[in-house]
Amino acid sequence: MFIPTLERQCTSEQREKFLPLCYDYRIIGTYAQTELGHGTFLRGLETTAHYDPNTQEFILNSPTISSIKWWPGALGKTSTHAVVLAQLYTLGKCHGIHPFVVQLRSLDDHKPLRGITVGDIGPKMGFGPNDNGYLKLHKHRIPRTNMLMKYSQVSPDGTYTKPPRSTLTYGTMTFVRVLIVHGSAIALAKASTIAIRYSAVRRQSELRPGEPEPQILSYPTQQHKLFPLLATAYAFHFVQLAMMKIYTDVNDQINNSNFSRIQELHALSSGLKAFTSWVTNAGLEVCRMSCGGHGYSQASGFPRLYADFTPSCTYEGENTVLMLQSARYLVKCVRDARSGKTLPGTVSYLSEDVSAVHSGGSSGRDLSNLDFLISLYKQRASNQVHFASDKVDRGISAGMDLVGALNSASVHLVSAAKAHSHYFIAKTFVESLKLLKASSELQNVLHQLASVYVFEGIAQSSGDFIEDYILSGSEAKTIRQLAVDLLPLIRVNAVSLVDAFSFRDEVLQSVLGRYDGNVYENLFKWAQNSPLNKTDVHPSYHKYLGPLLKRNQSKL
Ligand SMILES: CCCCCCCCC/C=C/C(=O)SCCNC(=O)CCNC(=O)[C@H](O)C(C)(C)COP(=O)(O)OP(=O)(O)OC[C@H]1O[C@@H](n2cnc3c(N)ncnc32)[C@H](O)[C@@H]1OP(=O)(O)O
Ligand SMILES: Cc1cc2nc3c(=O)[nH]c(=O)nc-3n(C[C@H](O)[C@H](O)[C@H](O)COP(=O)(O)OP(=O)(O)OC[C@H]3O[C@@H](n4cnc5c(N)ncnc54)[C@H](O)[C@@H]3O)c2cc1C
Repeated sequence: MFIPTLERQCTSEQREKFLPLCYDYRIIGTYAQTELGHGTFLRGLETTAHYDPNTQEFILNSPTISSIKWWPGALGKTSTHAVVLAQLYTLGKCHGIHPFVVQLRSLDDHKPLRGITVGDIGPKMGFGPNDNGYLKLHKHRIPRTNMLMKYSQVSPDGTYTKPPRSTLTYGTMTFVRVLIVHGSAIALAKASTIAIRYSAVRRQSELRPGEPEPQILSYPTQQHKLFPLLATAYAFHFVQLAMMKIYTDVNDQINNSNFSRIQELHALSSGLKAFTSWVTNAGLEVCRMSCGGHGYSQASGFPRLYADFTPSCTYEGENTVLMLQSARYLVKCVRDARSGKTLPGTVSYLSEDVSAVHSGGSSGRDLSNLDFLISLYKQRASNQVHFASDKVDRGISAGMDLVGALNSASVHLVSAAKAHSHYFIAKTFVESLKLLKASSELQNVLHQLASVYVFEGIAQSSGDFIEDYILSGSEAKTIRQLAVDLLPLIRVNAVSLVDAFSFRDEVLQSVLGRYDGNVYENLFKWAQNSPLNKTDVHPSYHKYLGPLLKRNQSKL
C-alpha cells in the first residue's frame, strides 16, 4: 500500500524523489492509517501534523494513547518509512486527513529516529510472518515537501489549497479493495483444489456390505458442499477481471480530472470486496470441514489459508461498513432515478421498472434459463434497494436527519447492498462465459458451473425471492432441485476444473491437495518430521511424566 499511495498521491517531483528508492528496495514502507482508537472512522483519526512556516516543516504527534498507529503491516520491525495519515493543521486551521511520508528508522543502523517509538503489536491469529506494528510520534519533524501534494498543497507560508475531492485521499484503499476481490477468488480456488483433490483420493464408509468404500467425492452431500464453491471460485475469477477493468477505466478518468464515476467505483468496490471476502471466508471453513480430521491438520494447508484470509473481512474497510457505504450510494441512485437522472452502468437497473416483468407463480417459465434467472436476481436487488431506500425516506419523513435515517435502516441497507453485489456477480459470470472463445465442450462444462452458481445462489437466498413474489415456493423448490441434478454432471470434470487453476504444490502448501494424490504416505512423512518426533522419548518425560508415573506405580 506504501508504493500505490506514492504512485497515486505524489506530485511529479515527489514521484522522482521517492519512487526510485522504493523500486530499488533502498527504502521499505508501510501504510500507517489505523490507530488504536480508530480504524473505520477516518475523520476521527487523532494523529496530528502541524505546519511550522518558520522552518517549513510539519510536526507530527500522537497526542493520545488511542492515537498510536496500530496494525500497519511491516511497521513493527521492517519498514524504514511510512505513509502516515494525519490531521493537517496550518495557520491555526484543521483541514482533515492528509498523507505524509515519514522516515521511521535510520538507513545506517535501522534504529528508530528521534521522536519515533515503533514496535510489533504481538502475536495474531495469522499473518505470522508479518510484523504488524505500532507507531507513536512525539514532535517528529518532517520537511514540508514530505506531505503528498498531488491533490492538495501547503505552500511555504502555510497557505492551504484544498483537493478537487476530499475523498481522493482514500484512493489507495479503493485500489486494495479491488485487489482483495482477486484475493478472494484465489483463496477459494486454493481451498476448492485441496478439498476436491482430497475428496477424489479419500475413500470412506461401506454403502453396501461387500462393496468397495466409495470416494467421498461421490457422495451427493460432499458434491453439494464443494461444487457450488468451485463454481463461486470461477465466478469470482471473472468478477475480479470485470472489477479491475472498471477500476482502471475510472482511475484513468480521475487522472484526467474527471471524477464523475468515483462514487460508483467506491460503491462497487466496497460491495464486491465485502461480498467476496465474506463468501470466501465461510467457504474456506466448508472446504476444511469436508476433509474430516485431516482438514484440521496444519498439513492440509487450511489452518494457514483460513488464518491468513479471514482478516480480509476486516482490513481495508470492515465488511459491514463497506456494505453500508455501497448502500448509501444505491439510496442516492434511487433518488436520482426518481428525479429523472440517468444512472451509470452498474446501477442503471435501478431506474427500470422490474416489478411488472416477473410475478412469481406464473406457470411455464423456464427456470433453467440463466438469462431469465439473472433477471430475477436483478428484480431481487432492485426490490431490496427500493425497500431499504423507502425505509430511509420514511425515517426522514418521521423527522430523522439523513444520518439517523440511514442508521435506523442499516440492517436493510446491508441486505440491499449484498443483493446488488450478488446480482452484479451472477450477471458478470454468465455474460463473461458468452464472450469466452472456447470449444463447445468447454462451454458446456463452464455453463454447468454458471448454472449451479445461479441455481444455488437462489436456493440459499430463496426467502428473498419468495417474500417479494419473484418466485413461488414451488418454483424455488424446482430451482433447488436443478442445482442438485447438476452435481453428478460436474463430478465428471471436478478434478480437472481445479487442476485448471494450476497451483503448484509449493504454492498450495497442502499434503491433502498434492497434485499426485499420494496423501497417506506424505501425511506420515510430514508427521515424522514434526519437531515432537525428533526423539522417541521426549525430554519432558524425564522432568514430569516419568516421576509422576513412577510415584504412582509405587502406590500399586
Ligand atoms: C491479493 C490481495 C492482496 C491484498 C493485500 C491486503 C493488505 C491489506 C492490509 C490492510 C490495510 C488496511 O487495512 S489500510 C486501512 C483500511 N481502512 C479503511 O478502509 C477505513 C474504512 N473507513 C473509510 O473508508 C471511511 O471512514 C468511511 C467508512 C468511508 C467513512 O468515511 P467518511 O466519514 O469520510 O465518509 P462518509 O461520511 O460516510 O461519506 C462521505 C463521502 O465520501 C465518500 N467516500 C468515502 N470513501 C470513499 C472512497 N474510498 N472513494 C470515493 N468516495 C468515498 C462517500 O461515498 C460519501 O459520499 P457522499 O455520499 O456523496 O457524501
Ligand atoms: C491483519 C490486519 C492487517 C492490517 N493492516 C493494516 C495496514 O497495513 N494499515 C492500516 O492502516 N490498517 C491496517 N489494519 C487495520 C484495519 O484497517 C482495521 O482493523 C479495519 O479498518 C477495521 O477497523 P477497526 O479495527 O477499528 O474496527 P471497528 O470499526 O472498530 O469495527 C468493529 C465493529 O464495529 C462495527 N462498526 C464500525 N463502524 C460502524 C458503522 N459506522 N456502522 C455500523 N457498524 C460499525 C463494525 O462493523 C465491526 O463489527 C489491519 C488489520 C488487520 C486485522
